[in-house]
Amino acid sequence: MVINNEQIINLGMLSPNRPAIDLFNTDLQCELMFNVNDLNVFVQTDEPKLLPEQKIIYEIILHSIAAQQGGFFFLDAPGGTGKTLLIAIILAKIHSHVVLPWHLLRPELQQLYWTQCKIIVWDDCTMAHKYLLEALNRTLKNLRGNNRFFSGALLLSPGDFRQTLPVIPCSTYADEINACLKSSPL
Ligand SMILES: Nc1ncnc2c1ncn2[C@@H]1O[C@H](COP(=O)(O)OP(=O)(O)OP(=O)(O)O)[C@@H](O)[C@H]1O
Repeated sequence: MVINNEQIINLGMLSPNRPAIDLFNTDLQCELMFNVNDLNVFVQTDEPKLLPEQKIIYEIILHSIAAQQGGFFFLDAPGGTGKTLLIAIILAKIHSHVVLPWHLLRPELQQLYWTQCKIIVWDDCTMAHKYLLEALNRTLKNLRGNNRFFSGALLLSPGDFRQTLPVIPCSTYADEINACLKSSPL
């Protein structure tokens, strides 16, 4: 039995004795239930719309994914310049070609999802506290048992430092800048 995709036994409550194989992470399930035909149509319709600068980034990122190079791509551009659209086309292109095996949905194997994922998109990472990205970097290294940057996964982060920075209640401007990704060793 789960609450908010967490087994209730992990929340300190009694749980019926059922095999964990019955448990599904519904968030993860929703993420993976995409229609490959729809995605193909989306790519065919919107890929030709990409402007030259978008196209260059698109090609570089797809090439890096195909080559399994990993790395950290940060798309810094003002609001409304097409970052979200570009990411949507990249994700549609990847998902329309790579169908994740369903056994990865089994809870006891979800760690595999993190150990095998090739690309992580963190939208508007400029609003996130730098510790979140640093924690992701450390967690991936621990899970995958290697010391590469984000453990070899490709991190794609669109963002705009001209927009809202991390919100810290009762803080000063200096606190916000200190929490910002620009102050991180990453
Ligand atoms: N090459 C393009 N051709 C046609 N429309 C585009 C193109 N690039 C972006 N757009 C459109 O411009 C609008 C703004 O784009 P988008 O939301 O991707 O910007 P953004 O950089 O992510 O903005 P924000 O930083 O505010 O999230 C959207 O309606 C999107 O469909």
